[in-house]
Amino acid sequence: MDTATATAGQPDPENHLGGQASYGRPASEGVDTSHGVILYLENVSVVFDGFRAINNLSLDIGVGELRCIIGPNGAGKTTMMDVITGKTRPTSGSAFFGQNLDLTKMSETQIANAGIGRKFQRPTVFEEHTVLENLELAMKADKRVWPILRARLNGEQADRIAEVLETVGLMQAYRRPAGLLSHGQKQWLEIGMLLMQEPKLLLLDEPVAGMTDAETERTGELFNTLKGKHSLMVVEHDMDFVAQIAQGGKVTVLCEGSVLAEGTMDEVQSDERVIEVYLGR
Ligand SMILES: Nc1ncnc2c1ncn2[C@@H]1O[C@H](COP(=O)(O)OP(=O)(O)OP(=O)(O)O)[C@@H](O)[C@H]1O
Repeated sequence: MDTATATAGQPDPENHLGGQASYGRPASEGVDTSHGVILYLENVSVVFDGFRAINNLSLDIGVGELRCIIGPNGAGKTTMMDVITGKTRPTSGSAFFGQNLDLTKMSETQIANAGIGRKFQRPTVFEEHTVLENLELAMKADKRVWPILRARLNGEQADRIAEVLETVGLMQAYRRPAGLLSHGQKQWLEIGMLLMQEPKLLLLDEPVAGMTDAETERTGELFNTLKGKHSLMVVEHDMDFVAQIAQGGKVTVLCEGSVLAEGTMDEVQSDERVIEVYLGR
């Protein structure tokens, strides 16, 4: 596909986005991962009206790691992601992106621009736009520049879109309106939209909920190709899927706002406390 010719003859977006980095993302302070760690949560607590949704939670994620987070309903998984993305401020404790970026002092926009992308459970693609247009929109994160959406993509941007289409398996569907995609394809498109922002850390909340078995397996393959290039935190209740993507990596079990157990899938699955509170007998 030639995305450059698809929108040729229009003004160059780079001329309209003065001071912005490639793909329309504002330049941000770089994250220092020289210690091999992309995320540090240390003794984080979140208290809502006296209720401890997160209770002294400490967790590190390595650069390029795929970390699965499991745990019963109400364990604090969503609240933890809210802390990481700046939606909720911790009552106490620290949250750092790399060595240097204090997430508790950054706005949600600053955090997104620094390289943390979040995928909520339900797909939120622009249904009336094609797959290609959705990726273009994602590239231009600053919504004020949407009027120049039709602007000609430069070669690098067109290549990036093609690469993302290939990665998420939607190359054949690039002209299709997103509203006509299957549920799984919409989820992959939204992951593709996040990838356009070149996130360093991706937070994915129950990504395979509602997918068919085939879509779930394909999503697992996708995540296995993303790890290494990106760091991923995946919250999921589907244990077969967790086993597919965790492989020998770490799985963290949250319960009542704290880490109950951490280890390989085999280790946590045979942990009596995890069986008791989550997996069942
Ligand atoms: N804004 C809020 N005010 C009060 N309590 C809240 C708030 N947000 C979350 N909680 C409570 O904090 C606890 C943790 O909720 P959270 O949504 O983080 O859990 P979860 O592990 O994501 O659960 P699930 O697997 O069901 O999505 C729950 O008991 C929830 O009711």
